[in-house]
Amino acid sequence: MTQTREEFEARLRQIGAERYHDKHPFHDMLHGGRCSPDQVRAWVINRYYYQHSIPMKDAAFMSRVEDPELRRMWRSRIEDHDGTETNPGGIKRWLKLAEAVGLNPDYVASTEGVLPATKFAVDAYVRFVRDKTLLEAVAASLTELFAPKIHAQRIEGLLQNYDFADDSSLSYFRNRLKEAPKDVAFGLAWVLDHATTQEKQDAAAKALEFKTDVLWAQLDALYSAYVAPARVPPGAWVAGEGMALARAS
Ligand SMILES: O=C(O)c1cc(C(=O)O)c2c(n1)C(=O)C(=O)c1cc(C(=O)O)[nH]c1-2
Repeated sequence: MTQTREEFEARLRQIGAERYHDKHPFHDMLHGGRCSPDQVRAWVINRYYYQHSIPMKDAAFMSRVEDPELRRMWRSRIEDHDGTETNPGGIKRWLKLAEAVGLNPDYVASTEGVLPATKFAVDAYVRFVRDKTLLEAVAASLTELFAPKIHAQRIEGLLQNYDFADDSSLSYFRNRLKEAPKDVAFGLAWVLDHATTQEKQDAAAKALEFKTDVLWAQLDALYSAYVAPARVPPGAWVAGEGMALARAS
């Protein structure tokens, strides 16, 4: 049966409550100050691959949208990450974090050393958005409903527990707290407006579940490679590689 708007929204929120990556043990370690400097670096390197793919995902989405109004609402997502004349953008802010943890930002931006499973998960998200219906693509972005909470926890946890954390190195997360709410309010309303049958609601809910898998799989990859018993796959970053020259210690 088709759910009412309220029931369907509650179903989407329940997916986050059960499956969002705030529940992954790697995040407990990271936010609780139990990651070593190299484990933080591994997270920064791998998560960069997600950051660098998000604008490509959004461009793939926009290339399929025929409605100028929807494209107009969506395009600020690309600017938020790639920047404008007045805003350095999320990718540059992420590279500031990379520098703050002692990495060479050029190394991080090269995406060398990214774990294979991170690439598989993130590339699958870009392909999903390129190939599935617009409804599924927008629904997949709705994990951002749950992101402000984890960003706030992260800012607090990192500031408390790590010397590298300050306003400059964490500016990525502070900015997302400002940017994400407008995107997600629009995306949620769009999904609720367009998921008008049971079939469409089921497809949108599945898309959101898929996206929680994309996020979870990235942390599983990190945990398996860099948390005991560490098992770094061939070709992925090993401690000591890609460090900024001045701070290689
Ligand atoms: O730190 C996080 O846990 C987290 C999660 C997510 C998410 O839920 O997909 C995003 C972000 N951060 C983020 O910073 C971001 O720009 C972003 C864009 C998107 C998207 O799907 O379009 N998700 C996320």
